[in-house]
Amino acid sequence: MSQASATASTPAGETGLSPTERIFVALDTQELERAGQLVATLRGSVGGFKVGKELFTAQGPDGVRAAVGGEPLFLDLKFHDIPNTVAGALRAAMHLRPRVVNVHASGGPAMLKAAVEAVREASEDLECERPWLIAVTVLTSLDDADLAAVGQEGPTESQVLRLARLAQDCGLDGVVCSPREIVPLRAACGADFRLVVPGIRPAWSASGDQKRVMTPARAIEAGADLLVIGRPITGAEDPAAAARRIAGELA
Ligand SMILES: O=C(O)c1cc(=O)[nH]c(=O)n1[C@@H]1O[C@H](COP(=O)(O)O)[C@@H](O)[C@H]1O
Repeated sequence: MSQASATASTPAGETGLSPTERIFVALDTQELERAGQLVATLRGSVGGFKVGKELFTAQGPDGVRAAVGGEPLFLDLKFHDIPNTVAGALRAAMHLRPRVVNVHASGGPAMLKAAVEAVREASEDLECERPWLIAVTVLTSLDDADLAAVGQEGPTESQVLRLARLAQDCGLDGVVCSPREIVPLRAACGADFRLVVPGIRPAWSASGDQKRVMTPARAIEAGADLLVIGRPITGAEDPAAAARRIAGELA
């Protein structure tokens, strides 16, 4: 596994989060019991939990509540649809009181603006803190050849920057990006633009299907606001020990 070198040209904005609190563990399982066990084991040693399509589709909003309890939640449903539908889905998602929600930047400006408005209105109506609304740029499982295959103009980094600028112009708080793009994104979008970063692989873990990866320490050093980490923790024989090892590397 190769690791890109990274030197931040613009520092990350102030999130008030310690390095360990920046770790969100991906609960990629259909099983409520397994998700609940991971939360019970890891609570306190990481910043929060990410629930994606797998657990949400299998267990629904009540299952998410049961698994995650009051822990900080990144609801990763990556909405991508017409503006009216995405706005409605986000208003519904807000009932789970997520700290972070996401949509695909490639949904376009009208969809992104509708998403911003829906999250703002729902936060006011529900009298809860507004979550970070972030946009997925180019999935970390894709490389230049994959972009070409779907007719998107590469290289990957240019497409990520194009979509990040669009998201920022439409009022979103930040993007999901691969660790390889942290430095150029900080330079292009500034210190306060939130960078939520999957594709994190400690030197001792396998890349799997992730193509654009970096170690947790290097990603934090480069300026990531949140690290999304799944299999290096959840696939470990002892997930709590793996989380502690990563925290040690960040300290
Ligand atoms: O939005 C995401 O969280 C996401 C975006 C992306 O470009 N790549 C990506 O891997 N993810 C998510 O991040 C998590 C990464 O998990 P691991 O590869 O197991 O660490 C998965 O839950 C993915 O759905």
